[in-house]
Amino acid sequence: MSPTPTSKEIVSERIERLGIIEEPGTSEIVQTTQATPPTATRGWFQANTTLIKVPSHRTIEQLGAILEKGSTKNLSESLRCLSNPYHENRGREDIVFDLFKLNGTNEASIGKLITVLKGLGLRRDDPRLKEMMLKLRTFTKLEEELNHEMRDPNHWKLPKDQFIECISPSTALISQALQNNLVIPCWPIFTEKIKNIYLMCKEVRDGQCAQYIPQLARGDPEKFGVSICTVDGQKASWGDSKIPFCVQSVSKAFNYAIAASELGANFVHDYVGQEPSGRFFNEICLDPNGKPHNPMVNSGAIVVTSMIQPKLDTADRFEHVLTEYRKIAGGEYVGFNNATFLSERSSADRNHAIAYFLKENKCFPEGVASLTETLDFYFQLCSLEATCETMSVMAATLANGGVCPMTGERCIAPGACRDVLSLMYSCGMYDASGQFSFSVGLPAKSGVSGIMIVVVPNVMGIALWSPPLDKMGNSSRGVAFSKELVKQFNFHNYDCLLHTESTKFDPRRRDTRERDQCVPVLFAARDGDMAAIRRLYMQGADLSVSDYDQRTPLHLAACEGHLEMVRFLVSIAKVDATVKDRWGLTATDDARNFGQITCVEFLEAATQGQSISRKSSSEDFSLFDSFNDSPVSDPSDKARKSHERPRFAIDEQQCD
Ligand SMILES: NC(=O)CC[C@H](N)C(=O)O
Repeated sequence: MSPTPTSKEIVSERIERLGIIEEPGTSEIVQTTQATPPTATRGWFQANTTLIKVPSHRTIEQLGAILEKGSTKNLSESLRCLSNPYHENRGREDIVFDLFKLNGTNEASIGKLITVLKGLGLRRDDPRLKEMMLKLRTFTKLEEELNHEMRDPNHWKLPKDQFIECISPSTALISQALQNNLVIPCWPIFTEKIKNIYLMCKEVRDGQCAQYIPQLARGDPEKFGVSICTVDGQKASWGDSKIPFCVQSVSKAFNYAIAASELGANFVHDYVGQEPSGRFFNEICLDPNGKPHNPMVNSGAIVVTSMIQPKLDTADRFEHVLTEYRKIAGGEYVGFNNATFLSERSSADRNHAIAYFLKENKCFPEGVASLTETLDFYFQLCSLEATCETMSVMAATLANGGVCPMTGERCIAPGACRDVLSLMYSCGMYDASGQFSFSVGLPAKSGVSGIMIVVVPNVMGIALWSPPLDKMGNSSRGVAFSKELVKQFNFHNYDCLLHTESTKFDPRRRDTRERDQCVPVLFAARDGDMAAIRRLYMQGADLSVSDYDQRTPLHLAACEGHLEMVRFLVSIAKVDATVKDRWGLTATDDARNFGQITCVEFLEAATQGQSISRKSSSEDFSLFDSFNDSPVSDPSDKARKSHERPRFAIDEQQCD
């Protein structure tokens, strides 16, 4: 067994490793060329109410390439300012204008801005960019009449005042996108992988179109469309993503969400269970309590449908649900296929039998008079028409906790959203639900038209449409796509386990994880908890992070007088001792203000330009070694040893 590495070896390994930093937003590791560990130049800044990450080197390179900006230095500075605007009286609009400014002019290329946004997944028809596009059209129309070349977006350039007027309604989104701070930062890499999965699954030939509804029996088995929409509104599509189809049983999920939002889940579940049925979706059966097993099978869905706005007449009930669907879809196409409605209604003996069985067992709420009306309403909702583009936004609204990512509108109540995802997870794929949740591990809902939606909570919604169904009534290509998706990406519900050996690609933005590390680092520094700070350091945590007041671990350790911690942060973790908080104070200022003399002396020495070179870091190694021996004496240690924390009092000199 190899001997336990000495602290010197650990640190040297750590320092060597520090030469390798994980580029946030990609799973690729980028070897830096720095001889010494990265300094604390990529701190955290607070803008508005969220911590915004300073763009990674990868982002700057990507954006620099798109912008054809030679020097990425000022690009980096511009992007950093974007996360901390109004710093030098330059608003975000000014910074964006500078990023796209045409050299030697007072104009900027808004065409290039649109191109960059598209490369990050934000389309021109994004409702959040609508005002910008309308203003742009106004401005360019004038130009267009002058010369036809203005038809090409890449020629769309505007003077500063018009550029700023154009982008100001969407500056927050543009700023977030340019900082690569959307939920899937490396959009091109991610969508390339999705396209390859699409092409792979297009070759799947299993299954047959549904035969019991004549209109569906005529479906084209070759059709296959895929659309994705993230919770930040990033969108991409492949194949037959714009061809309309009937939503069929996918409507069960949204009808339940609407009913539970309007009536409360408790009321709904007084009449419908929450258990998988283990039967085919249109079996005539009830659970042991005499209720339909769940809202995702026909019996449960017919009862749920009967609960939606029962006091309205049929036209207004339909209109109400259509409006709700269109809200959830962020304005994407939702129509109605009358031919399918008539075709289904004329071949619905099984559903009529289910309805009479439900009535016989008193499964409907009070006041449900007409079974015909109820069934017609159910068939109408099954015959609502949509495309993959539509369904991906509806699925993304579920992924986003009930708020539509394209409009920011709250469409489904939070509790109802949680409940519908739970039921999709356990019952959404009919009698294949257990196998699907085992192998894919994501909430999903299928329909006999070949539509299937898959929800990756807090990340995205996916719509898959291909008419051939497997023997469980689910789209064969849709199921194959879902299995391959979670084979490549760590989206499975339990891929998030700590200490997993998964080597899957994680396309998500990193900041939540780094932000989670920020808090323990700050508390460890404040408490002088050397064991914790060492552990975090060896786990790769960035000890130069700062909170929303730009307070760093060094500030906190200096205030508390934890000399050992201060020395570790400066000498080993190489944090920048000159970083100022929002009030312009450095750690040295804090130590002085709180009378931590030993810390003042050390920090003055450290920040008087005494370079902490690698040679002296061997002294640091000894310093680090000393961390393992008796720690350097630290006045606050006495207080800590006596289990009494050193009190903070500006008016009381605590340090002798
Ligand atoms: N699984 C499905 O999509 C079934 C829906 C269809 N309208 C029916 O009631 O049978």
